[in-house]
Amino acid sequence: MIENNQAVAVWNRCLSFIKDNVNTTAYNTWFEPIVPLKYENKALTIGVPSPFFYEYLEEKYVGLLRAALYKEIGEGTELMYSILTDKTNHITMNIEGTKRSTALPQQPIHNANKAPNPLQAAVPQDLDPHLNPNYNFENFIKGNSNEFSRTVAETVAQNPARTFNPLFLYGPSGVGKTHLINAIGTRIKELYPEKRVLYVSAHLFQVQYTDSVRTNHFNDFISFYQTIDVLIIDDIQEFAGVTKTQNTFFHIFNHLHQNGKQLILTSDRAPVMLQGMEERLLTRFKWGLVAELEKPDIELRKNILRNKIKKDGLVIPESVICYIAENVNESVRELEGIVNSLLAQSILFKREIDLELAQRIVKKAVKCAEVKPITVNDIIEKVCSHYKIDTSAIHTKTRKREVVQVRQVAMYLAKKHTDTSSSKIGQLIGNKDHATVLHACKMVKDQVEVDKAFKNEIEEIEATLRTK
Ligand SMILES: Nc1ncnc2c1ncn2[C@@H]1O[C@H](COP(=O)(O)OP(=O)(O)OP(=O)(O)O)[C@@H](O)[C@H]1O
Repeated sequence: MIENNQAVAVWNRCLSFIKDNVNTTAYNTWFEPIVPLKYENKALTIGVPSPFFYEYLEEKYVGLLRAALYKEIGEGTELMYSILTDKTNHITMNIEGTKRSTALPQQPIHNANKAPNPLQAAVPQDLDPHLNPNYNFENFIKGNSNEFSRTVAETVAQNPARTFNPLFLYGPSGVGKTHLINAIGTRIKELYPEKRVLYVSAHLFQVQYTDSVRTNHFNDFISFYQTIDVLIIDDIQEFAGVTKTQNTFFHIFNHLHQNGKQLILTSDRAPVMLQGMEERLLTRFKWGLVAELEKPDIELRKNILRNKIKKDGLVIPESVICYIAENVNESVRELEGIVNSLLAQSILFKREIDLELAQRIVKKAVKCAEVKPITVNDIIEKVCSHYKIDTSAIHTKTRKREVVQVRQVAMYLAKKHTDTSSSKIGQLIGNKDHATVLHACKMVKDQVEVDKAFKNEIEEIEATLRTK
């Protein structure tokens, strides 16, 4: 949601009033993080970082908030809350909030459409799964790069907790992981309406956990998550390095798994590449099925473009579609961005979408990427040069220790610094299979964790990767 200027203006006035009435610590903790989102029909919507935050404000500061609103905006102004799931983009999880801060303080805050609030361990039918209905199987376009993942996703949706549990989907940014897991959740709700399905980002889970500890509601937090039938956690890599959140998730995972509940997780990398994650969790991630979503190939890119163009009611010649598909190959999100720009340009300048316009837009969008990508070949070159062996050696079948290690380091770095799939990396480095690549990554990662000199060596190579 875009911040609306009026909301910012009225909220700033309220803030001045609030500042005069609370101490600095309380102000910095509870009021500064609030984001004014919308002001219309005498209702101000503010974004707060978590359900706990909302609860706390309502419990401790409802009087002060009401006084500020009434004084600075007008009698009867309503306050609505929205839980922000993504702080930078102000994507809201739920628009509707309680109206307790208005003249109706006694109004119950249980609300079918409210963000999940572990504090209120809701009765089953109360739970909003927080799924995005726009992400479903029907509009998820199939291609070689996602066919396997899509098939297993449908299988899990058909029979939750009976086939692949957990289902661990991984792949680079913008290839459809969030889309697919929402599709699973939505299908499960259609087939099994009684099931308690919950989609939550790893970031939000962590915020909720931290708040629960701080406000002495940890037991409620755990009990809430233990009531879920299908728990979907997006971007699990965000748990890296946060041991306490990992511990808590570990217990929730075990409880759900032992009780026949489905877990669905996504990450931007394979379990073997997740640094800073406890081994016992990594082992569990691999219990069910680990499936990779690769970058879309050209056919899929064309199909996605055709589909989006049709949906947006645009007319774009096939030659333009081919040009975009050939030149924009990082992610589906990027493709969508190009079509949006074309749409905007054609509306603003009332012009037809032709190859020349497409070229201009694509060049601008792809330019920034030009400096970025490191290729598997760059890595092979740098690693071989570091260990002073000829690049051809790592493509031979030799099992000499030093060559094997160079190969493993190159595979590890390729997995870490490129979005190339494991099987492709295997092909490019010694013509090995996907399992060999994953094994190599694990060997190197384990050694990095215990061998300081080796870690330094890897970092030295990494430092050279961006230099030509
Ligand atoms: N196969 C597909 N068919 C249709 N749309 C797709 C497909 N794959 C991705 N998209 C669309 O591309 C956009 C990005 O996808 P999504 O957010 O699911 O990516 P992601 O892999 O979760 O990325 P990130 O890791 O950055 O969160 C979404 O709008 C999604 O609907």
